[in-house]
Amino acid sequence: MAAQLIDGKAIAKTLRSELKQKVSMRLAAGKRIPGLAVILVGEDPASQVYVGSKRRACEEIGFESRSYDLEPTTTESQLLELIDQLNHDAAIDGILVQLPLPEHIDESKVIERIRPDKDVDGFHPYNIGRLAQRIPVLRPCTPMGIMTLIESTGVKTHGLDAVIVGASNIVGRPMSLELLLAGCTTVTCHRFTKDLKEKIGQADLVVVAVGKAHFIPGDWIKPGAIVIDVGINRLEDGSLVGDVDFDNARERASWITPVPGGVGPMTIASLMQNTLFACEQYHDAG
Ligand SMILES: Nc1nc2c(c(=O)[nH]1)N[C@@H](CN(C=O)c1ccc(C(=O)N[C@@H](CCC(=O)O)C(=O)O)cc1)CN2
Repeated sequence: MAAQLIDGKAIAKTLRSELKQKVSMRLAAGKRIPGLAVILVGEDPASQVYVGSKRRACEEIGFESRSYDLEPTTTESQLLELIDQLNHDAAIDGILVQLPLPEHIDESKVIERIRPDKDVDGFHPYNIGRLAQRIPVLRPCTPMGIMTLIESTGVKTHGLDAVIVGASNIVGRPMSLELLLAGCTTVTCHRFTKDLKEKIGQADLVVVAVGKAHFIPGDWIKPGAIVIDVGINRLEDGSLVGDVDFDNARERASWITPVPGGVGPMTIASLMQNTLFACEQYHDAG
């Protein structure tokens, strides 16, 4: 039997409407509107699309959205100066710097400059450290969204064998920490991993984030596994596909995320959840 689809688009929509409701209740109680600053450096077309979606989500929910579209030639110190200003701005609960940054800017330096209580991307070493120590606060958005998707299936994660393919700072590494926290036995695979097919064939849960179209053949998937596809790859005909051969994987899996409409929309919904969290947990008290 074909796998059931995990409809990230629909789940993200529900989350956004719950957030909208919470913002209305804050307003009715005379509280401040949460504020998110979204910074884009340069003109990468995919980043422009993602930043546009984040700003639209803010408007829909009722957050204050501050947009900073900076020239590709912006220097590292100019960007750090903007972050310093926003760190001190009482109307701003979250600061998001869209990645990747142009090569002349040191990504780690920029992430570490954002105050941890405004780091709604959850990338600051403080927030990653909290997750690693099982006391998460602001969590990286894509892995957080994936955990919400897995929860929506009703499948209990304790004791599952999970394989994560890709070891990036944004997805693979924090994903391993999330799944470990959820009681899975985790294996994180990367470019030097041997016997990938064998490892995937033993996994009850597979998360793939490598950015290569159809990198994982469907017949590698263990029958009944949950498959989470983080990849977004545009083919020559303009269509979007994931990192997993969806049609064949669907014949073996129990649950699977589509691309588009799976993980992507959840990244944005989780960012919105983090912004409200930062406002309520860190900044409401003043
Ligand atoms: N500062 C950050 N930079 C980046 C992050 C991040 O979490 N924080 N993640 C990715 C990109 N990303 C969010 O920024 C992102 C990717 C994809 C989607 C999405 O909704 N995708 C749609 C398809 C959209 C399309 O047509 O291209 C889908 O999958 O349905 C949202 C956000 C790297 N940078």
